Amino acid sequence: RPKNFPPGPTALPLIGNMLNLSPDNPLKDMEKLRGRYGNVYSVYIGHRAAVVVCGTKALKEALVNKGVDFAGRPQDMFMNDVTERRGVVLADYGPSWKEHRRFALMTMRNFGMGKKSMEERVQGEIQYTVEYLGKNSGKTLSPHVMFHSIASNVVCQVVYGRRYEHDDEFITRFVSTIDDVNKTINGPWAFLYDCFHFVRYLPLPFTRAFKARATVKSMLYPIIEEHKKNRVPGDPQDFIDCYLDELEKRSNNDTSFCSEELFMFCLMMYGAGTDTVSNTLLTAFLYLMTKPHVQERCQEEIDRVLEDKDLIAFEDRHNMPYVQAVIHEVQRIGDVVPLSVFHATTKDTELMGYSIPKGTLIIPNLSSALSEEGQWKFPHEFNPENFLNDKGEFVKPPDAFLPFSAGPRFCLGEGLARMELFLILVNLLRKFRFIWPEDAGEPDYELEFGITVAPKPYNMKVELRTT
Ligand code: HEM
Repeated sequence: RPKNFPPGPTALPLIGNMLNLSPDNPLKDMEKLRGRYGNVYSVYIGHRAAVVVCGTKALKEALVNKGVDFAGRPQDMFMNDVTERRGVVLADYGPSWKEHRRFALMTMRNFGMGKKSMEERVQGEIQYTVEYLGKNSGKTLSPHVMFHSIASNVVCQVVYGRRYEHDDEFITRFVSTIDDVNKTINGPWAFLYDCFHFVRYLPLPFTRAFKARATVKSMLYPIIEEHKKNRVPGDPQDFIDCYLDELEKRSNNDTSFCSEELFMFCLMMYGAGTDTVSNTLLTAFLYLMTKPHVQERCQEEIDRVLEDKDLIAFEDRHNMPYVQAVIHEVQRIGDVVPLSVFHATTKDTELMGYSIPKGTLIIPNLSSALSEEGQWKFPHEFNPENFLNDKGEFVKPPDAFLPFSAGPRFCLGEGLARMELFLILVNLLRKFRFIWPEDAGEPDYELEFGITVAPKPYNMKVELRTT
């Protein structure tokens, strides 16, 4: 370890500390290492040193106070080769990332895409789910595909301007190809690829991910070409149109905007905005079903605030402190992106008294803040009181509430995700009662670890509410 580098367990040659971290669920091992070495420690992933940052104080110092120093992304890993170093999520801190992030934030905030606002698009999508649940009232179903489909369609509507039935051939192939890439990126072959440079030239199973990228390209490019043909300049209908308008505006300037970036942008928005939202919904309904008093209290509040109003608006959240608290608590306990997206230091810097050289891999352990003792009234149990005061009012979440991370890299889709979670939950709870099936046994709240974290598969029984 370099001088004054954060401490950590002894690393073995070639594999580093991989034996200290279980690939199935490294979070528990990381907690143990935190207990031993403190809130900032280092591990070796193969030959690469990584600094794990835990706890609200250290995370805030890294992500916010020294945000720019820690705003890079590693650039020499398998996932960078697969994504051709393009796309805002994995792009390094620099002009291309800045240009694209600024453009995306503006576009998402104003969303001047056609006549339909972002909220109308989300509402429109929810109606398909309401219809589906209505048809299945009285039955027991597996919600996994349903929630994935709603989250997927919201992104597809926003980015590509279209939606797909859940069994549509295009979207089924698209999703399974992306899954394939994700699994390879998260798997042992990617680890080998990252550890041993010579391996990169061998025809090993990681080549699947490069083939899958080519497949996804061949699927997305026709959509982009169609937009180029049919769009009305200055009257964008979706994110792709907005990008093409921008590309035209910048055509004489020195810019990083180009068709290749657009492709990766579309792909990454899909990747970042689908499983995150659908896994959060899965956690939400797991708790709502198995803690029926929480579901009933949400429904009472929803009925009281909306009375006979037809349409629910995102604005209504201000009058629903309990529902707001439940959604925040679901995000806290659901811990959907526990290790964030890995960062890298952009220059030699310091963190909590340790020296960290430029280019060091940084693992922000968001999970450690979401259940940190001293930060929450009930750090280890599901309890919406974590976000309510004595009067039952929703309180501003503490700094430890980091499901979307913080600082220059905070989640670009936070606004959209919040809107989706609120509108989906309120719409569905208003119309239906969700019941833990009698034959389902004891609920298992243990989360399954992956790039995003999810509850174990479960079924739900749905009944129409008669109020
Ligand atoms: C509950 C839902 C979501 C959660 C918990 C979540 C969480 C996160 C987290 C933890 C990061 C990493 C931030 C960092 O590196 O410090 C991130 C990045 C990102 N998210 Fe989300 N996200 C969600 C939904 C969405 C949605 C709906 C979209 C867009 C459609 C989106 C787009 C992005 C993008 C583009 C980035 C990369 C930002 C950058 O590197 O500058 N996310 N998200």
